[in-house]
Amino acid sequence: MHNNWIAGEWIGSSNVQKNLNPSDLDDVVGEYVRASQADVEQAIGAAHAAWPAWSLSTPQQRFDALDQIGAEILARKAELGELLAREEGKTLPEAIGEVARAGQIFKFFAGETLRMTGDIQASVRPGIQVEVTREPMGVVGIITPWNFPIAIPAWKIAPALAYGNCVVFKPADLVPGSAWALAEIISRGGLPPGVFNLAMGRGSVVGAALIADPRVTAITFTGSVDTGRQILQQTAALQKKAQLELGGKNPLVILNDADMETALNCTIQGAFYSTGQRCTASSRIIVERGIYGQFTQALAERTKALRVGHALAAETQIGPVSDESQLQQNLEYVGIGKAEGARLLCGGERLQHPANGYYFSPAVFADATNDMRISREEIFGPVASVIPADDYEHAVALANDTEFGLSSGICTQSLKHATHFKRASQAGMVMVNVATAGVDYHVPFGGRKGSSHGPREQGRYAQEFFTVVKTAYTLA
Ligand SMILES: NC(=O)C1=CN([C@@H]2O[C@H](COP(=O)(O)OP(=O)(O)OC[C@H]3O[C@@H](n4cnc5c(N)ncnc54)[C@H](OP(=O)(O)O)[C@@H]3O)[C@@H](O)[C@H]2O)C=CC1
Ligand SMILES: O=C(O)CCC(=O)C(=O)O
Repeated sequence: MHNNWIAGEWIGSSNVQKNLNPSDLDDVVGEYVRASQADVEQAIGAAHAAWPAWSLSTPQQRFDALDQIGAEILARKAELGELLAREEGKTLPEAIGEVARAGQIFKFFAGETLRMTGDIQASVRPGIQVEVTREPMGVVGIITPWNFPIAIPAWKIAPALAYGNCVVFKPADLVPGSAWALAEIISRGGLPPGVFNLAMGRGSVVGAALIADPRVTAITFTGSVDTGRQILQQTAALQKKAQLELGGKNPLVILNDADMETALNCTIQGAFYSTGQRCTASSRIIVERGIYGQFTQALAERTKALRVGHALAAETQIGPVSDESQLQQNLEYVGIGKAEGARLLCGGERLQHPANGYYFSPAVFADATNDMRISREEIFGPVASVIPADDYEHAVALANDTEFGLSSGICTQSLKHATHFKRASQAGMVMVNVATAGVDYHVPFGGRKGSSHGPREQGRYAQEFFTVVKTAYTLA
């Protein structure tokens, strides 16, 4: 049994869920408790009580804890990667890569504890000195999704602790295994009791309690647009700081002069790897007409050749879908795309497999238009719409014509167009001849328009959310 970590102790519950492997539903990854309302209140109380002392901890104390946590994650990346692949369904190399990223994130934010700076400015009044510094905020509620079960928790927990906050962490109910393993490592990191708490359980119970409790100063959330918007309304009413990372409908523009191999690799990698279950996935492939026929044919051939299978099998390139509801969502959108008149070139079907899992063949829709639902709504699966564009200007207009703005990409050999696109794209992250998904861990992550709310995550820009600014005046 895997319990919650609250106030420096492992706390059990009779409410237990079985964590199932989406590659093979007969494989039970483990049993994990679900926190009650009272458990969450205890976790928040412990974090609130621990904060005054923790907010005054030295950078060295925080460095040592985060560095040790990062080192252990990195040392155990193969074992933790296997656990992640079993519970979430991404392939083993992808899962090990995600675990390594989590370890590197803890190491990065260990370093950030030593790099905190402030400003000293002259006052406009004589004899006064002005200092501008950053301070921790208090108790941070962290609510995470299922698609990156260790990296997303890492990039929220590590900066929260690095900048002197206390944490109550609520992972996605679908994937508690990696979250529990991370919490177990953190529990041995030398943090005082209450500084870090794990409250596994349902969003409707644990998430809702974190949002409502006045002792929680800030909420950082990654997940669906609907839940995110609901959280934004609730936190706004309570004047809580909120950071939201939501959906994407990310465009990849392919111009006539693109290197075909690069364009195909970026498309396959961005649209289908990690089973398309990434908010940065390329779901709109906008192709200039001069190469449209050649590109779509080659894309269909490459897509059909992708090996869909058990996440732990060495030959697998595309793992299963995360659960039944996500699989049904993918199938529903395939039906919508067909009904809207897009041409299904391949895939889009539930696959039979010797293991009892959620297997789905990656789908390519050609001749899609940008106003179809399959081109406007986040499907969150391996389904790509290919949309023809008349020229570069038309492609940019299509790319920006979306309610989202997380990542975008262009494949071209033209420096002029690449340079223009980097400026013209209304997205938080822009890629040139690089897939829209799969980002570095030490630079800002986040989007524009409906994709994000609040300051950026990751890199040193993370301090904007996890700290509060103080201005002090001293008469010299
Ligand atoms: N942008 C992204 O990275 C992601 C986007 N999605 C999108 O969302 C769709 C649905 O996925 P789903 O997992 O249901 O996403 P949700 O937004 O429902 O879940 C994300 C997290 O929020 C929690 N949560 C749910 N409801 C509340 C609430 N009322 N208050 C506080 N916390 C809450 C969830 O808990 P619980 O686990 O108990 O539901 C989970 O931890 C996907 O198909 C995809 O389109 C999903 C994952 C990531
Ligand atoms: O593409 C990536 O590296 C990150 C994607 C991500 O954060 C997400 O899908 O939630």
